[in-house]
Amino acid sequence: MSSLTRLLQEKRKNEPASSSPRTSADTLTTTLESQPLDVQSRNRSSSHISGVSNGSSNDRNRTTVPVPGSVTTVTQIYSEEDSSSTAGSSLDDRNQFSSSFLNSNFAHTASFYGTSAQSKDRFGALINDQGAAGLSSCGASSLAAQNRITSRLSANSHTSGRAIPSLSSSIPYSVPNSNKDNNSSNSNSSSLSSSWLETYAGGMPNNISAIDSNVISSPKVDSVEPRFVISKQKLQKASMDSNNANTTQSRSISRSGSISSQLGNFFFSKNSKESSNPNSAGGAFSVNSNGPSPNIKNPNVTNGSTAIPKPIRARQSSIYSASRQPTGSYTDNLYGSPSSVHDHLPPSQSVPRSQHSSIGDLKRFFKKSSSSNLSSNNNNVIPNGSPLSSGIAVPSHSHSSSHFATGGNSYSSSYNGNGDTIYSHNHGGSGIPFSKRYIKTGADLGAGAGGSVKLAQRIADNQIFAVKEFRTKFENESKRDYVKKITSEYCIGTTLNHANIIETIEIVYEDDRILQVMEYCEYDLFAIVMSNKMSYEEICCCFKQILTGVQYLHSIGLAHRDLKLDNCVINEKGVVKLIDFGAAVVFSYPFSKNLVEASGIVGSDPYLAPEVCIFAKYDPRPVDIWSSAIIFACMILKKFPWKIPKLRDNSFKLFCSGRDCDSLSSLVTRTPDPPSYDESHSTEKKKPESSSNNVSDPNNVNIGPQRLLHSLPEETQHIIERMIDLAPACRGSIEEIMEDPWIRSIDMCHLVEDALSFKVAKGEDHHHTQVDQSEAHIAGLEKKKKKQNNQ
Ligand SMILES: Nc1ncnc2c1ncn2[C@@H]1O[C@H](COP(=O)(O)OP(=O)(O)OP(=O)(O)O)[C@@H](O)[C@H]1O
Repeated sequence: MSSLTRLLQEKRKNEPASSSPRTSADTLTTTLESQPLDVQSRNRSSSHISGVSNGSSNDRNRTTVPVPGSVTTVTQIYSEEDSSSTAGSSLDDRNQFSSSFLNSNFAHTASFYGTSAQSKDRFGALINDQGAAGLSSCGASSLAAQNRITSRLSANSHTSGRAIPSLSSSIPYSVPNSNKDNNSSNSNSSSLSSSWLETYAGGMPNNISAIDSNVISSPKVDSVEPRFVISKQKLQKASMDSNNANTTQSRSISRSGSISSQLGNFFFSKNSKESSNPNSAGGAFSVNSNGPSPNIKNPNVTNGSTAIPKPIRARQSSIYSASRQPTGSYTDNLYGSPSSVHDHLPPSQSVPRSQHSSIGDLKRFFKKSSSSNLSSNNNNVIPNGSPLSSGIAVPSHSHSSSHFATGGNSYSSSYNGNGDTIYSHNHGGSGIPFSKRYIKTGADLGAGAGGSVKLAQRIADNQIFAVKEFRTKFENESKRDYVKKITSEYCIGTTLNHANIIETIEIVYEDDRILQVMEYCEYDLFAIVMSNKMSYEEICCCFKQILTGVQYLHSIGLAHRDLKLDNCVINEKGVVKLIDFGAAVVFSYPFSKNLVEASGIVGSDPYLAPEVCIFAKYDPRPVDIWSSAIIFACMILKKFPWKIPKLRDNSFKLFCSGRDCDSLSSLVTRTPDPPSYDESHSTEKKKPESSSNNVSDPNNVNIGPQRLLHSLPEETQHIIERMIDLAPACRGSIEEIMEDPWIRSIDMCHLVEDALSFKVAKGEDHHHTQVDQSEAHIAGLEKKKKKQNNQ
């Protein structure tokens, strides 16, 4: 995909300077780029930074960053591979550093699918590898005193006009455990860095690196039994039938609670008897007794109830690990019905959990949700604004969708994100094959670790949809793990109901293919950003929409974990939607105040929060917050601030430097300071007075948080700083962020109810950039490039 990178670079070069109006973002980018790269000072600082001790084996893994003057030393424990990478990134040798810097840029969403060998890069973006010298004050600590843990109701007037109660807001951010296992994690991560950049980096300027994602063409499915065509409507009908059979039991009338289990039943033919039993919802999934986890540190989280046991190791519990386990590593005799165990336990009681925590989490999450739904929902129609979990009402007018079934067919009404309400007759439940209901139109939209996405038109009403064809199972991946990945993505996709989240219409298994039908958005946000035509106000609108989507997710106890530009699409009305829930996790269950920590290095390198690379378990909410801030920085700068949040990355190392702590571990495990009586004074930070490149100059903006912040518009710096606090426990929560005066002031495009439908109320201070459809999606850009090469 380096070809795409080059394409974008060439495109930029060829663009006349006057071709696009200079926006605020342009100005900022230029400001950053036009700063002279002071090679001398870089080399000078390199001699300070390269203090890597290669003596004893203990020392070898410990990198010290001595900086003169008041700049503090930052250390990080490295794995063997990190150690060598760090040595390679020494600024003693500028060329060596550059090469290492470039080589380690890889966005490895796919890492949790174990596909590095097949991975290809995605398109290019730029990394600011400016040399740094000097220092700045440790800005985050003074803000840490703010107590953002307080429970709040969000009142997003743009989206809903009504408060979205936050289930999760009562759970404070956790302080990650110290990383006992980080060596293996890091090693594993590093081992996945076999990157196309190694091949192509030589052709790129030193200060440029590319976003390296993974594209996998979907091979033929040959190992999943072709037993069904699944649609939401069909599943819902099954749920309703089940409900009618026994109205006294709270079972799956909602599409959420039943979907996971029924999909499991569809997939696991072995278990057909069991799964046909309506009481064995979710019979396909296993429970392992791992014992309770000792790892929840926060007393507020564990107080009053037994903690839910956590997966043993990061890589054994996440979707990431699922695909990396050798076939058969999870025993097939676990096809029991864990939900039947959960059914009889009070929410606070300890429940042995499977190593496959993700799907287990999801099942419990959805099951509880469905029970909630059922109580208020006996007419077989899921009302708008139905409670999804714990009495939380999904804002009915933020994303309306209702489904009901009659006879063999099902119907749905939904808004399509374009401001129109769609009343459609869905044929999914009637058994008509997918290929008879949809036709492929136009080009492919894109591909990633999870599969490829194509455009399709529904024959019945000519509506256009995006259809994701899931990748096939890897050889070393068990069927169960493979199905888990798909069901979790589907369960989440079909449950979420918000204007800024992509809507999943149905999932189909046909001709050995698994297809997810989604609403279609005309543009990739990445393509829009790379067009370099976005105004500052437009960027702010997109940012706030992303945050609004995250706020919704967090309010219902879910975290995305793979937020990045690539996973944001935008329709022609300017509505941004989050896609790709393949890495999403439940962090909170209805009626529970326990935090369920996430595990595994999941996400894409430049967007990864540092704790993900350090700790075996972490709170996934601040991870989303961090990634959202990186997205904002990328939109403004058209660059990544760093390629990976590890100290072997010089840009990140400089960002971590100049603070009041002596190691990255200390920085990341910091807890919020108690509120001070003169908090208002303590939050006022001294701004750097100059932009000196002198390494010992305390006003140097190239060290510490200012390294990134000074490139961003001033009014954004305060909240972005809160979002990129190295310590997740000190990072701003989504509720705090949404309350920020700057965020509140953003004139965001949003949906408003208009009689029976929805329309987009556009922000008045901007319009949304549109690009030619040939360049709107990654696949189109690739195709264009190939064509140009062939000419
Ligand atoms: N609903 C949609 N509308 C328009 N384009 C879409 C839609 N869904 C996906 N795409 C395009 O397809 C690409 C791949 O989609 P997606 O991220 O879901 O796949 P993936 O295999 O899970 O990717 P990843 O490697 O990030 O895990 C996206 O980057 C986007 O370009």
